[in-house]
Amino acid sequence: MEQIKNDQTGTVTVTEVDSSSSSMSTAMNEKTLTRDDINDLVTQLERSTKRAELIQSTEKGSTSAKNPVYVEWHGINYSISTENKKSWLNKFGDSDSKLETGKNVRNIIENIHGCANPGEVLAIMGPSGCGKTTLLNLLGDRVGSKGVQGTLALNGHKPTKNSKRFIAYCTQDDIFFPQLTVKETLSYTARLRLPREMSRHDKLNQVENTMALLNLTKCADTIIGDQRTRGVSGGERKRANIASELLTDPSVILLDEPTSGLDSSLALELTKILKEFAVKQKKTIIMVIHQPSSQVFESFDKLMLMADGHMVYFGERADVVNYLADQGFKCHPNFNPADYILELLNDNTIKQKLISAYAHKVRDDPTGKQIVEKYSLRSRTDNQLGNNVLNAPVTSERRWEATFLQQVSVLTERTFKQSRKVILSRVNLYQTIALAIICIVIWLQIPFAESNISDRVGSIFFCGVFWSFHPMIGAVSSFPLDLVMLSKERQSRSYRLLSYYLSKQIAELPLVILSPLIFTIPVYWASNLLPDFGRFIAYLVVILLGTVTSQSFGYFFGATLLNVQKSMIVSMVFMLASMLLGGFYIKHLPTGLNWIKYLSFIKYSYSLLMQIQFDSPKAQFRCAGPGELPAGQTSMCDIGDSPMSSISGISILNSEGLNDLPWYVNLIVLLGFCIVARILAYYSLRKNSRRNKE
Ligand SMILES: Nc1ncnc2c1ncn2[C@@H]1O[C@H](COP(=O)(O)OP(=O)(O)OP(=O)(O)O)[C@@H](O)[C@H]1O
Repeated sequence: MEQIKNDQTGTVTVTEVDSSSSSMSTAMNEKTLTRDDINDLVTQLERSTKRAELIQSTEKGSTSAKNPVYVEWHGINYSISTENKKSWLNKFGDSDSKLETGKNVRNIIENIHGCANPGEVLAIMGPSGCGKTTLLNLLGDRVGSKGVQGTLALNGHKPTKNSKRFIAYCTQDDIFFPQLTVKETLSYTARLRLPREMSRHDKLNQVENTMALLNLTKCADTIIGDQRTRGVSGGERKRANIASELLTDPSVILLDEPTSGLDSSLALELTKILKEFAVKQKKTIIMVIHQPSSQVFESFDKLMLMADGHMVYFGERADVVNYLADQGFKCHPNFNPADYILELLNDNTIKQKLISAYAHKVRDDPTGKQIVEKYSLRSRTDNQLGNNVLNAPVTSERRWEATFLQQVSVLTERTFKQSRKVILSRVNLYQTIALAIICIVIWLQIPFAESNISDRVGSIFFCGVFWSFHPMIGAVSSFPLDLVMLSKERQSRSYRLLSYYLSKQIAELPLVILSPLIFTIPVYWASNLLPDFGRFIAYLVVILLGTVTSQSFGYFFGATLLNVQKSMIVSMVFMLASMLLGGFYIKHLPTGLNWIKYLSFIKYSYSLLMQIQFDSPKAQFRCAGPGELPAGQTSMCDIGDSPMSSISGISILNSEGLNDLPWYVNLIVLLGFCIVARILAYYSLRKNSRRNKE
C-alpha cells in the first residue's frame, strides 16, 4: 500500500507501507519519485480500485462465498499402462480397473498430498513433465478411476458427480468454438452455467463485468478464431478462457498455467484478480504455474513443489526459501525464488536430494495426512469460516443449472451461430450456384420425347445422389470436431448429452437444406421436369429427405468413430455402395443377391423421385422418329402389336425396375433410415462419451 505526499516544491514523497505485516509500525521505506512514477502509481491505484469494484459487482448472485470448499488429498498415486497395443485375445478378462504393478506400468505421480483452503491461492510448481497437470486433472476429477489410488476430499467428503458444479477447471489449451465472438462465448456459458434463479439480464451483466475485469471489453465482438481464421490474440484467448470459468461462480478454481502467453504486467494483474477473488469471495484457487515473476510468486499463499512425480515441498509459500536453505540451498536475496527453485529442480543431483529430503521429512506420515492437517483451515479453531461451513457436503440437488428446455434453446442458438458460418460459407454458396448453372445449361428444357428419356432419368439420378453425398461429408466431421468442447463442457456439468444432440439436429437442419433448396428450385423448372406444382413440391421434399437421411448417416459414422479421417473413408465407401445399388447403374444383380439393393437408402429416394416424375398421366413421351435413337436401339413404340404415338411414364418406370415398391413404402423406409440412423448416432455418442470418462 502506498501513501503519497506532495510538498510545496513539487517533490513527491511516496511511503511504501508493508501491508502484509500485522503492525503498521513495521518497515517503511521512503523514496523520492518523479512525476512519471507518480502517474504510474496513480494509474495502478485507479486500476486496483476499478478491479475491486468489478469484483464486488460480480458478487451479486454469487453463491461461492456461502459455499467455501476446502480441498485435501493424500496418498495420491497415478500410474498408466505403457503397453501400446494388446492383441484382441489378450483383452479378454481385462476388466480390472486397477493396474497391477509390473513392468508395463509407469508411475506418473507417487504419494502426493496437499490441501487448499478457501480464501487462499495454492501454486503447484515444478519442471516440465513432473506431473503437475496430471495432479490438477486428478483434483478436477478429469482422469477416471483407472490407475488412481489415494484420497481426495472436499470439505472432508468424497466428491460426488454433482460436486463438479462447484469446481471450475481452466485447461492449458484454450478450447472454444472459433466462429463465436468473445461476448457470445461468455454469454452462452453464463446462460448455461449460472444459477437458473438469476435473470438473463443479471447473467449478461455478469458477463460484462467479467469481461471488464479481465480487460476483454475491447475484443468483446471479435471472433475467437483458429489457425485458419484470425481472431483474438493468444493472450486475449487465454483471458477469455479464464473469464469463462470465473464467470460460473465456482467455489474451487483449478488453473493450468493461466499466465502462459501473457506479458508480465498482465500476468501480475491476473494473479491479483485471482487473489482478490479468493479473499473476497472465499474461493479456493489451485494453479499450476511455470515461471512466475517475483511479484506473482509473492501473491501465493501456499506452495507445492514437485519433481519427477514426487513431492519436494508443501507448505507456506513464505517458508520455502528457509526450507531450501535448511537443505543447503540458500537463495540470494536479490534472486527471484521461483527462478531459483526451478534451477534447483532442473539439476538431477539436487532434485534427487530434495525428493529424498522430503520423503525423509514425512517418513512417519507416509500418506501425508498429518502434514495436510497442519496446513488445513478446517483443523484450526480460529478459522473465520466456522467448521460447520467447512464440513458441509459439496453437492447440489441439481445436476444442471439450466433446465432441459433452456439447455436445448441456448445450445441450438450457439450451434446455429457456429455452424452457419461453416455450412453456409461463401465457398459452399458459390459451389451450389455454379453447379446449378452447369445443370441448367446441360439439361435445359429436356423434351418429353423417347430419345431424351435417358437424359431426364440421368438428371433425376444426379440431383438425388448429389444432395445425398454433400451433407454426409459435412456431418461426419460434426461430432469429432465438437468432441473436445463437448467433453470439457460435460465434465463441468453444463448440459445433458441429449440437449446437445437435439440442439445439433435442430440448428443444423435449416442450414443443411438451404443449399439443395437453392439448387433444386431453378434446376427443376429449367430442365423441364413434370410441369405440375404438386409434383414439384413432392420432388423437392424427397430431395430434402434424401439430404437429411444422408446427414443422419454422416452423424452416425462421426459419432461412432469419432475420427474425421476414418469416418470420411467409411462414409465414402458406404455412399458409393449405396449409389451403385441405387437402381441407376445396376438393374440386374446376381442371383440370390437381389435383396442387397434394399439396403441402399439411395434406392428409395431415387425410386420415389422417379415415381413422382413418371407415374402420372401427364408423363407422356413422344415416340422417337427415324434416326432419333442411337444406332441399334429399338424404339419402345415398335415393340407391341399396335402402333403407339407416345410412351407412358409408368411403362418406363417398370422397365427401369423402380416400381417394385409402392411410393408410400419407399417414403416410409427412407424416413425410417433417417430416424434410425439418428437414434443410433445418439447411442454411439453416449457410449463413446461414457468410455471417454473412464
Ligand atoms: N495418459 C498418459 N499417457 C502417457 N503419458 C502420460 C499420460 N499422462 C501423463 N503422462 C506423462 O506423465 C508425465 C507428467 O505429465 P504432466 O502433463 O502432468 O506434466 P506437467 O508437469 O504438467 O508438464 P508441463 O509443465 O510440461 O505441462 C509426462 O511425462 C507425461 O508424458
